[in-house]
Amino acid sequence: MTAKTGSQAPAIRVQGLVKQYGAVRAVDGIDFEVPAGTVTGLLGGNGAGKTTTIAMLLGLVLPSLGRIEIFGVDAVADRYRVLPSMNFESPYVEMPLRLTVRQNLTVYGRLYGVADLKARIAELAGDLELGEILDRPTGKLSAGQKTRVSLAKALINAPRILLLDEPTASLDPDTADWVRSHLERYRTAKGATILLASHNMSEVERLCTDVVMMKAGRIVGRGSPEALIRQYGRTNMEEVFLDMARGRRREAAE
Ligand SMILES: Nc1ncnc2c1ncn2[C@@H]1O[C@H](COP(=O)(O)OP(=O)(O)OP(=O)(O)O)[C@@H](O)[C@H]1O
Repeated sequence: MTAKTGSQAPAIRVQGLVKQYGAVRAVDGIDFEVPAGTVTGLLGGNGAGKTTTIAMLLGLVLPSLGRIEIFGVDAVADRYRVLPSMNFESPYVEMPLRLTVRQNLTVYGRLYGVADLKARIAELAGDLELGEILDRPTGKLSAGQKTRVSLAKALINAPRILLLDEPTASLDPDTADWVRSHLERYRTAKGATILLASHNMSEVERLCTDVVMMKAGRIVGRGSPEALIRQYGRTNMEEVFLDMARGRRREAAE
């Protein structure tokens, strides 16, 4: 077998991926690819296996079976080779609350070995409007401010692959829109690849070129939002999601 590596390979390739927790098969043999420079949505109801999949991609959870490649490199065997090119954001993962924003960004920047960290933090503070909160404790910020800080943390190493777990959950529509615009700008400017777990279907329609739908640990649908909407004979992804979640599968229109 001739595995593609480097720029020819997909940013993410998952083959036969399984995660078993005791009697629970959280991820049940999934295969998908995310082409470099695209945004893929990872959708599914609560407990579908999205977070477990992202945790395996990040090397936080070991797969029970299967293979993960990041730009053609075996991410399980060669974790420390692939992790510097990745980062992650989720509102459900708190940073140390007593540290100031600057201290947190410094800690994460050192973990990633970011060169000229002061300049990188200043650049992110400008981009993400963090100037006034850089020296405040992270635990004293509003949800919107915390989101901007966790985006800064996620971008500290200028990742080629960004994994996002519900990045706009609990944000007001204006702040959520700001976050989406920032993600789009980052992707366009850097050619970055984004895998986005989201329950917000208008967000998915706006950002995603492709969608992977999961249910009970398996992939039950995949394609561009437009293709899935057409295939299901629906007018938007919200309706497609409900059809898939409730098992109302339509055959593709021939
Ligand atoms: N550490 C764990 N130990 C045991 N079971 C787990 C563990 N983590 C997840 N699970 C189970 O695996 C399944 C998938 O969970 P996961 O968190 O990946 O789903 P999800 O799609 O991210 O859901 P949500 O949208 O609610 O965040 C669930 O049944 C969950 O209870």
